[in-house]
Amino acid sequence: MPFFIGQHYYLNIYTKDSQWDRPDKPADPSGNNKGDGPEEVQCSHLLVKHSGSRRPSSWREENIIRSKEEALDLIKSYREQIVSGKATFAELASKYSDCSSAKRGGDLGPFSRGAMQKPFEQAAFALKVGELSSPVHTDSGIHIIQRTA
Ligand SMILES: O=C(CCc1ccccc1)N[C@H](Cc1nc2ccccc2[nH]1)C(=O)O
Repeated sequence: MPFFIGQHYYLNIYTKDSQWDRPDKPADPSGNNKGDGPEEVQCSHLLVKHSGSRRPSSWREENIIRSKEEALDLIKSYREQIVSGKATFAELASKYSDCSSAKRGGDLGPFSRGAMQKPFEQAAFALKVGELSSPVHTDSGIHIIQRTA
């Protein structure tokens, strides 16, 4: 998420965690999250942008004009290659992802809730370690996500 000057962020005064998105439940003074899933996940993703993307440009293509439908067809073909073992996630993300994380095989590093766009977060936190998501739509484009930790 790019840093916007003047945008408010939310600080949990108990855990000292901060996040851009408004928390969807009150902070618990005991500081624990009552077992509703992992606090943090690590994921890799492959992003295919399209003409409706928030920033239709990337390291691999200065001006991205493909349609959302074309992007979805591409994402599905990459997912199929990974599932069938024809290619690894990192190989395809390195070659085709429209996110700068392509340089690291798609790895985004560990992140907690509130760090990524909501549809991405929801999909990532629902994955078991090693699992590959279905196509996920965000303002950035269409992603497939693999949870690695
Ligand atoms: O925001 C970034 C950088 C993401 C990143 C995080 C951590 C390590 C490396 C990269 N790149 C955007 C594309 C993009 N949109 C996303 C939305 C959710 C997760 C990853 C995303 N990547 C863009 O380039 O438009």
